[in-house]
Amino acid sequence: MGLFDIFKRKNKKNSKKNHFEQDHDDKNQKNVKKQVTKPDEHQTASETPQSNESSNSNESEVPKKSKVSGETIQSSEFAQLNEESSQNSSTTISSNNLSEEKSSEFNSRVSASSNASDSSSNSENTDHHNNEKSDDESLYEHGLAKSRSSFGQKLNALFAHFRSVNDEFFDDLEDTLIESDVGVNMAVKLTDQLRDEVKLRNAKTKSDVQNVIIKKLIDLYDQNGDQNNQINFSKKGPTVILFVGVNGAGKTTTIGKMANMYKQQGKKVLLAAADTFRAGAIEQLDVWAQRDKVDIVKKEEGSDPSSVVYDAIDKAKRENYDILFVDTAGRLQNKVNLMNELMKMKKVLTRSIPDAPHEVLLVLDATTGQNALNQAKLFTKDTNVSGIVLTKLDGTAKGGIVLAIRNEMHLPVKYVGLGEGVNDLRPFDANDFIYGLFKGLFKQN
Ligand SMILES: Nc1nc2c(ncn2[C@@H]2O[C@H](COP(=O)(O)OP(=O)(O)OP(=O)(O)O)[C@@H](O)[C@H]2O)c(=O)[nH]1
Repeated sequence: MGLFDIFKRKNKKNSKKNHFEQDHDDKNQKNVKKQVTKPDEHQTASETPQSNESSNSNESEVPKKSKVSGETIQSSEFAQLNEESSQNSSTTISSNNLSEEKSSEFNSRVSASSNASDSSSNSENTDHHNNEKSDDESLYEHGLAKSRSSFGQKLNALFAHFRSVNDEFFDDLEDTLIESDVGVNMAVKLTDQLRDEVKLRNAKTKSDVQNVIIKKLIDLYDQNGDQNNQINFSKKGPTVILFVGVNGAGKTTTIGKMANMYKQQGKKVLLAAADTFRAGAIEQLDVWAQRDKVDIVKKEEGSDPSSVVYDAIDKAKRENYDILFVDTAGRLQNKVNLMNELMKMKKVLTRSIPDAPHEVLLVLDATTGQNALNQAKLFTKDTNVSGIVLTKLDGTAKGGIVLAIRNEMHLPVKYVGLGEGVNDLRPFDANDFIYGLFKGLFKQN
């Protein structure tokens, strides 16, 4: 087993431990793994086995809403944020902290899969690596197909014209990175570092340079490896997780997926429908509650969100729930109202449980690219965001946004949405992500 594999397994073990091992019941643990890693569970929520109450419900019954994410934040705010972001060049990239062995191990894994995909596009079942890989890896591969093909095509085009490592090559590389939404600051710094690295390693051939690029990208994720991307569970009493983000980002869907995941672990889960503003939001969460067979606290549309939170935390404490998920509005009359409302909800929670909320997860839509980064800046300014859920990675070619967020926001990406299905949410795993992004990327020389 190579170093990279050891590293990967270790990470996976830690990840599973922290995300799933909170539950001390071994039996339930097995159920979770089965549930989370069942192969062909790319079904949408509508295909999920239904509870009795919701057996007639299908996707069309889930209230649909505008998918135009980011519309709640006015463009002038974004313009201002954009300006701020271009002035902010605080991103730092650590020097070489990845062992040679690890990167070459990874690289040969990438090359091997490239070989396999070149020789037979339908050879998935015969690919040695595919046989071995976990379902998490499959989901990442599947979910990152658009990013991979876009990024891959661009890099392959770049290398098709490769003659030597000169300034023109690095300018083109910088453009490729910018187009992949890693952010301008990041692209410039990354290219500068690559330039130095290529010189240092005396990389001259196409494959030498490719190796350096892959290695540098892994380094970039690695340096943030100490960030806590695990859910902070309460030691005693209910764990409260507040979900914030503009409407359409995927908050309700993420709550539905996470509630299902924790329910399968045997946790007692409660949902709070505190988005009382958007028509249909309460009903949408209610449909998820029925599907997941978990309880929900809801009031009529237009009622005070904080009163919903008050009732929910009271119920959670009295009836010994393990987890309370709070859905919040993505839009109110204006941004100030939205932030004030979030603050009020947090106060209600803290009054009841001093260390609540245990997590404030900002849900961002990856398809909005750099706008997602701007939204993150806006929300973190006013609320104590503890982590990010990046949704719809499957629907975008802009997977590079993970890089930009991770490095510009200094916030951990805790979960990623890789599809609409109930099981298409995964704890963020940098190794699976990089592998998903690079599999089959470079053609063999
Ligand atoms: N492809 C894909 N679609 C997703 C993902 N997550 C959410 N969606 C879809 O995005 C749309 C909006 O998601 P919602 O969960 O309703 O968004 P929201 O943030 O709750 O929106 P508001 O309630 O208006 O604040 C829905 O159609 C979801 O099915 C994902 O990871 N992948």
